[in-house]
Amino acid sequence: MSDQQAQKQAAARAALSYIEDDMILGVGTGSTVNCLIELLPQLKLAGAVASSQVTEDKLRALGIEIVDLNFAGTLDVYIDGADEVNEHLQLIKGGGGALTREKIVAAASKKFVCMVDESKSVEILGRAFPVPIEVLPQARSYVARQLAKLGGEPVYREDFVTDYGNVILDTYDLDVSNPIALEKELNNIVGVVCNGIFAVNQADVLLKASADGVTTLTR
Ligand SMILES: O=C(CO)[C@H](O)[C@H](O)COP(=O)(O)O
Repeated sequence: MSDQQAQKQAAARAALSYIEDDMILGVGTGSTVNCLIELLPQLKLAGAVASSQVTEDKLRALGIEIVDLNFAGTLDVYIDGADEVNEHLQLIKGGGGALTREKIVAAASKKFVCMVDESKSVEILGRAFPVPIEVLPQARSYVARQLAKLGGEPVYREDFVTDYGNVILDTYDLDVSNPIALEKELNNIVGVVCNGIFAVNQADVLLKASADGVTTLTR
């Protein structure tokens, strides 16, 4: 097993301490979350709200009841991974394309616990990883021009459609030095459904795994 995979598993084990019996858990998407999903059958959950169809299918296959967010009320805990995280627990997410549903479930939860391996920690968001932006298909070209005006270089994610039937523009070179301001500015572009900056709704707890173990940061 690679060091990175071992760190993902360690972060997932650490996340178990945030889950209580009879809870409806918000469950994210991605390879780190998959490590957590494998551990869930040993718990006594009331059910789970999934942040993507992929996660929903995995949870169902393990016999975990899927709850519609509209009938779940406010969730106590949402657990997910991230593509990048800074020291303020602000994130870039959406590498798996589930950013919109992830942001909805995160916003509807009291506590967002984020699990990462050490490769995800950055000083400034968006330098290495592009900002994924979910866009209505008809607005793709218009939104791309607006992103270029902001200094971004949008790349259309080929052969990918989101759970909501939209497309993704992975946008390089945006200035993410003020993540809250940019998150809002991107949301204001007509045709943008959601963007992968999680700064207005950043993580509340960060479980950061490294070769030395898992460090917990809170805000
Ligand atoms: O935002 C996400 C999916 O949309 C994931 O949380 C992010 O891509 C991290 O994935 P992984 O745990 O596989 O590194």
